[in-house]
Parts: sequence; structure tokens; C-alpha cells
Amino acid sequence: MDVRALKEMAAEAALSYIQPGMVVGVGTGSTSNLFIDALGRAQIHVEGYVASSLATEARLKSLGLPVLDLNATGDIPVYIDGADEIDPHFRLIKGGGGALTREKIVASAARRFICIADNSKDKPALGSFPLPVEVIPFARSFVARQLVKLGGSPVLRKDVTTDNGNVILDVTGLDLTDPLAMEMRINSIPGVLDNGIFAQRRADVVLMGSESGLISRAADTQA
Ligand SMILES: O=C(CO)[C@H](O)[C@H](O)COP(=O)(O)O
Repeated sequence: MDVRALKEMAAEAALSYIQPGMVVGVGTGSTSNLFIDALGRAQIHVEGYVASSLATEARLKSLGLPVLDLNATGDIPVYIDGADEIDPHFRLIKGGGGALTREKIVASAARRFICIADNSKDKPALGSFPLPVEVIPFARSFVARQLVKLGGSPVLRKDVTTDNGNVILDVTGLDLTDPLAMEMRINSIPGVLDNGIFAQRRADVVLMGSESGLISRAADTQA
């Protein structure tokens, strides 16, 4: 099975979390795109979708799926999104697609976060994927120096401007043994909008496609 088929397995499985009449948050990236395609085929009569990026909004609209404004939306029962790394405690690294800030906002506004991925994202600990940090362009050099003081090696992501008009620094070398502490520490640097550690807002359920079938883990059992 190729990676796309494994992602598709997880994306299809996430459909079972969508009920008619719901508001559904939708993530960004190739696995989320497969989920959107599955939504297009399933035609569940939801109230609407809250998109975590302009790309996701465009894909939803291209399939005729209704998009809602987060500011005009109350309760979001469920958010579905991919990840770059998933640890055994449902903590994530996200932002490979540069949409980490809006993703974290929608995930935090949702009651349940269902993370969908192929099982290459399953890691014993976070930290091999370079950590994306969204930075206001004015503060780029200052923030980079602060990240070096934290032990990191930041690299500016070339030719990328986020949906919020900012830049991304991809940072290797940080000690993520306490992901929550590092998430908070980086976000306390003036000029940082957010970073791709999802430790304060973890996933509640992880669905991973694997060669031997779907792996489904829920945070309350951590099975
Ligand atoms: O965080 C993300 C985008 O900002 C994506 O969810 C993450 O990069 C995983 O992407 P893919 O589903 O393409 O493997």
C-alpha cells in the first residue's frame, strides 16, 4: 500500500465522527484534502465547515460544501486534521503546510480533535520533524536569535507567506522532552504568533492508516 492509501484509510475512518447538523472544523494538508474529498462523496448534511486555511476553504467550496466563518460560529463539536508527528500522549507537531496558527485556533475551539495520518507519523517522542514557528516578518531576525538561545537552529521557509501574512521559521535541535513547556516558552517570544507544538491542545483521537489496517487510539484509554 502506498502512503496515499494509508492516509485515505484514516480520512475515510474520520467520516464516522461526522453527524448530520454538526459544525465541523477541517484541517490542512494532503490527509485533510483526502478527508475533504471523502466529505464530498459522503454528502452528509452538516450545518457547515470551519476551514483552517484558505486552501482548505477553497477545496471545500470547490466541492460545493458550505463554509462557515469562525467568528459567526458557536460550538464546534469536532475538528479533523493531520499531523507531522504524533507521540504516545497524543501531542503533535503540526505546521508542515504552514497553517499551524489557524489549525491550533480551530482545534482549540473544538470539543474533539480527531487526528488523521499514515502511521509514519507515529513517533515515540516529538522532535525529529523541524518545528514550524509562525513569526511576524518585522521580528524575524530577533525571534531567530531567541530560538538559537533556546538551542534551536532556525531556517526561514523560502517563498512562503502564511494566510496571516507572516513567515515560517523551521527549527531543528530543540529539546522537546517537555513539549508543553517548549510550546509556552516559544510563544512567549515577542513576534511569535504561534508554533507547531500541540501539547496544550492535543488530539483526543488518533486514526492512523497502516499496512495491517486502521489503528484507532482514544486519549481516555491511550490503548
Ligand atoms: O499541519 C499541517 C499543515 O499545516 C498538516 O496537517 C501536516 O503538515 C500533515 O500534512 P499531510 O497530511 O500532508 O501529511
